Amino acid sequence: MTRHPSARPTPAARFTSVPIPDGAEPLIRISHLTKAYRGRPALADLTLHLPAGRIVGLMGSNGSGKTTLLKILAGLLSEYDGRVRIGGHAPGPESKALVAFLPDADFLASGLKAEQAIAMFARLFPDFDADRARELVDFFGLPKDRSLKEMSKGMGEKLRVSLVMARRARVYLLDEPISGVDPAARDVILSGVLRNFDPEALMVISTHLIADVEPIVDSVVFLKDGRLLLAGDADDLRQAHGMSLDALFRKEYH
Ligand SMILES: Nc1ncnc2c1ncn2[C@@H]1O[C@H](COP(=O)(O)OP(=O)(O)OP(=O)(O)O)[C@@H](O)[C@H]1O
Repeated sequence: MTRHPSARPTPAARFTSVPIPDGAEPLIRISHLTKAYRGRPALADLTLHLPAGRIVGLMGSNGSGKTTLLKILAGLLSEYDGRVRIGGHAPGPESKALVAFLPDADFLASGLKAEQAIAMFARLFPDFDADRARELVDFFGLPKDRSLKEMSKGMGEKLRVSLVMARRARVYLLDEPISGVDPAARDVILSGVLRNFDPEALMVISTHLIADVEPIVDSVVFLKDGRLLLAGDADDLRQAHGMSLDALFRKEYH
């Protein structure tokens, strides 16, 4: 039987999962995850397994479901269909102890200075390393005498990154860590994110600034309208398509 040329899978269709090393258990297992807001789907039948030791770029156009997915993984949204496991745990207190989440929105009181925010994180999270946070605050050159409301947007983001990355977590979920800051600050923030990053941990970074995160991600998940558009190893994708992830994103979302 001859196949019609149009029935052949497109190169993108071959990339439907992030490779899991032989014998390894996925750290995150998502099966048939569906989430709707008042009947309107934000995630639709999403199945995805992510291993430890990877930096995964979670990419998609506005409204594709990135924040919704990260909130479910962080244990902040509990009403959904399907199955989610993080280190074997359903989202809840046990999984939250493994997960450091950097939300898209402000999560710190605006009156806090760096040292006060560090003290607060130390009280909240047993896996928080205050020295590591101070080292990051110094690396970013943040002023110690200014509260968040006296800092620029970029400075505030650097402080939030310092706090979240100073947790000794197994999973880091960063929602748009570089949106709203200038290109030079984006590179500095990403250097801070990678500083002391445990290579055994899993990091998921959501963004639509693909070119900025492309150098640091080793796996990619593209979401479109709440569905998995493609997923795979970053080098394999670049090689198969003969283009950068940034160019691939523009092509797929055109
Ligand atoms: N609290 C909410 N109530 C109703 N609808 C929501 C809510 N949060 C998100 N949505 C809808 O769910 C869909 C997915 O939104 P989500 O924020 O997850 O996308 P995103 O990929 O993170 O987008 P962006 O890149 O713009 O941040 C969108 O259609 C959005 O309008």
